Amino acid sequence: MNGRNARDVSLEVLTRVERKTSYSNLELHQVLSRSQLSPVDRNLVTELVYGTIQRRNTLDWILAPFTPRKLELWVRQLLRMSVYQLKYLDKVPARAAVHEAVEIAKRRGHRGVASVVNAVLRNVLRHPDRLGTISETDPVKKLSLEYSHPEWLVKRWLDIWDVHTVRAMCDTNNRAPSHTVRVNRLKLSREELATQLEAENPQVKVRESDISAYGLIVEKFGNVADSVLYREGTCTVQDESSMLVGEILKPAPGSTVLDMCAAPGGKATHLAELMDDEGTVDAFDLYRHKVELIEEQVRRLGVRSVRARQADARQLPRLLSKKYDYVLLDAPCSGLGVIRRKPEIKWRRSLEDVGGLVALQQQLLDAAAQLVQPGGVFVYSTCTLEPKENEQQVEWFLRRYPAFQPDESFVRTLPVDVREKAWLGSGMVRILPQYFCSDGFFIARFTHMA
Ligand SMILES: C[S@@+](CC[C@H](N)C(=O)[O-])C[C@H]1O[C@@H](n2cnc3c(N)ncnc32)[C@H](O)[C@@H]1O
Repeated sequence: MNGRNARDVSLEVLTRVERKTSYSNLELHQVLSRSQLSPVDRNLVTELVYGTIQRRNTLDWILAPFTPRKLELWVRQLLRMSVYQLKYLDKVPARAAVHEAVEIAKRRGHRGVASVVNAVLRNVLRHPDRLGTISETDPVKKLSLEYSHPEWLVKRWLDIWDVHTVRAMCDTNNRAPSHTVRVNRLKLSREELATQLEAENPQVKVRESDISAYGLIVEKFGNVADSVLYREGTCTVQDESSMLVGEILKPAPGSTVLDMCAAPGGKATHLAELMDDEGTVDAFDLYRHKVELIEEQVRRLGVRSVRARQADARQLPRLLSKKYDYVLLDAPCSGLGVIRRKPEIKWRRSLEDVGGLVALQQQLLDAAAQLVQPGGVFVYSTCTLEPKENEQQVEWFLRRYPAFQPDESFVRTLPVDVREKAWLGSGMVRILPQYFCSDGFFIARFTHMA
């Protein structure tokens, strides 16, 4: 298949993500898995989809003076995708990008639409100042347009961090995420997995993670989840920062563990592996279809200690007649640490959402406090960077539940790189995406004083 088909497929994914407010990674996977595109075209589709979503406000800013206000959704997406190529992709000649866009418009619409697309894109090309440096002088607007993040988010981050930190964070959020896997240490060692991954594909380059003793960064493999090694349960696709959550909870073999919000099971299965699959991990999630995802991972990895069940975790103190040695609350959150993987998050979230999530997290924290055994351990984690969902929740929890103390014992077990680069508070660690080019994560560990 040629480049033109890759652009048709990209437009289909972009339109679906926008229309259904679904996640780009899921739509992309679904569309690519039933397409016949070559590896080169698949890479182009991935680049166009992520790039167009990532750069949305900057692309709209470039297009604004030349675009009619009312446009069908697919036409707007086509214009954004084309301007993305004009501004960000050196390898695509401008003429080709415009020509392809007009051809797609002819195939999908009628002559009128094609001539609008043609006129808008030619106008953009006639104004290279619009495609070049952003001329805004207001610092928030400038950062927002240069690094394609919403103004409210840039403003919020500038309230918390200095401008260099915010710029580095926004820049990292626009980079392609690395492919990382966690070894299933019940089946093989990290070194053995690295050797086998390289043997399955001679082009592949494997590096050990600086964050987690179980992580490997895999380059040039394509989709690891399509490999034989993955199907055989030797590894799990998981971000490096996320692996740290299990390592910080570190349940002892034979203990009882509760994972309150567990789907799709990345951390629940890690906990089982860390316990040598001895003991129990009760893994709950609110949604039935998500519980099935946990069950799928449990089967694939061959772990026996995880029991996946459906429940609203806020009701668990009423539903369960027991307490646990270890409890994990990997809470639903605003996800502002995983913008690299899900770029649409930054356009869909607002400060108001954060308020709603804080209330839900507090209800879940209330439940967690009742489920930890005296002397037990509790870990609270999120993949967001918002203090209201992180440090301020920890303060709230400690004020409300004096039986819990921040537990710093894990700090000395962290890899040196993490200790040096990450922010460490009392019993807390926060990783910003730019430190290791990994997901942004917040993890806090508490002990219940017996
Ligand atoms: C951050 S994700 C968990 C990721 C998971 N720990 C992993 O590592 O694979 C949060 C999960 O919380 C679930 N959730 C949201 N509200 C919940 C509730 N009230 N009770 C239980 N689960 C809930 C969501 O369905 C989602 O799967």
